[in-house]
Amino acid sequence: MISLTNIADSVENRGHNVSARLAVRNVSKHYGGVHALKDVTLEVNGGEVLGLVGDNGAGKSTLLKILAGAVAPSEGAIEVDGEEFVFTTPHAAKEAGIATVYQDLALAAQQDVVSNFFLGREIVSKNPIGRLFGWLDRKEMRDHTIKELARLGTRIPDVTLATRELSGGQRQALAIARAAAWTSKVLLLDEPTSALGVEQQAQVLELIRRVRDQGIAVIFISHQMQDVMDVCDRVVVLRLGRVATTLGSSELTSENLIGYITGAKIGDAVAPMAEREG
Ligand SMILES: Nc1ncnc2c1ncn2[C@@H]1O[C@H](COP(=O)(O)OP(=O)(O)OP(=O)(O)O)[C@@H](O)[C@H]1O
Repeated sequence: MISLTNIADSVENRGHNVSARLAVRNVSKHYGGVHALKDVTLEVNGGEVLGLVGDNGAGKSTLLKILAGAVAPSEGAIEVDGEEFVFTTPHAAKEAGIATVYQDLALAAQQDVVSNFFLGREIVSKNPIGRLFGWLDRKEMRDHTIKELARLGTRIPDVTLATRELSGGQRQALAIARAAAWTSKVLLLDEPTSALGVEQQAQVLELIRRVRDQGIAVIFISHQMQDVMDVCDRVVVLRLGRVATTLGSSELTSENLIGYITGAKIGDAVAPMAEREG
């Protein structure tokens, strides 16, 4: 008979954190002779912001694309709530509960906030004639958008504005709130605070904390070290495609971050290109 203790032991022996919302297991990616990622393993829990940092070319975007289903790994797998996946399409990643906000935000500039919030998920009118003609239930969509944006504390004054009329920070906030509204599991954010003013940066960081506090696992890719220190609970540093270290909240200093990003802390500050190839 298998007891609960045996099960707990076997889980512990595998070295896996059973509560991880998202786990990356031994993922590698080769582009010809270039090793963009080498045996990357990491985990992020629900209700946690995990920073992903690294120098240019460290492999951050490649990992993001693998998690988002845009690129297939050469080796390894992804787990969401303990279920193993190898995504071959963005649709498959979304179905598994992983939402991604890329730097371009994917908002329709001419359409208003409500239409963008519901892009691809529009609510059709319940009235039989409206349903026949495929009319949208604009009122329900508007009410829902206002409610969701307010719940996340998003400062968008008027949901009838076209998104081209919003500030950069408001557009970023809309894209994050939209992604968070349609997932309860994992949110991937690619440089969400770059190119924003100081106040807008602070508002976007606050929004990320609120999304985290809903229990969503957030991965935050950034080159902005202050933002990383402000919002992340833990940080994984990638260097030359490998995990150089994972820093806990008490270790999040700019000296540590820069030391691991440049390699100074691990004694390979001048890493030869040959290490990346072959
Ligand atoms: N489609 C591709 N074909 C060939 N090599 C690629 C491809 N995509 C990425 N690479 C290589 O993989 C490595 C990792 O690139 P990646 O874009 O993931 O890094 P990054 O950490 O996101 O960098 P940055 O901060 O500059 O965006 C680099 O050496 C890059 O040149």
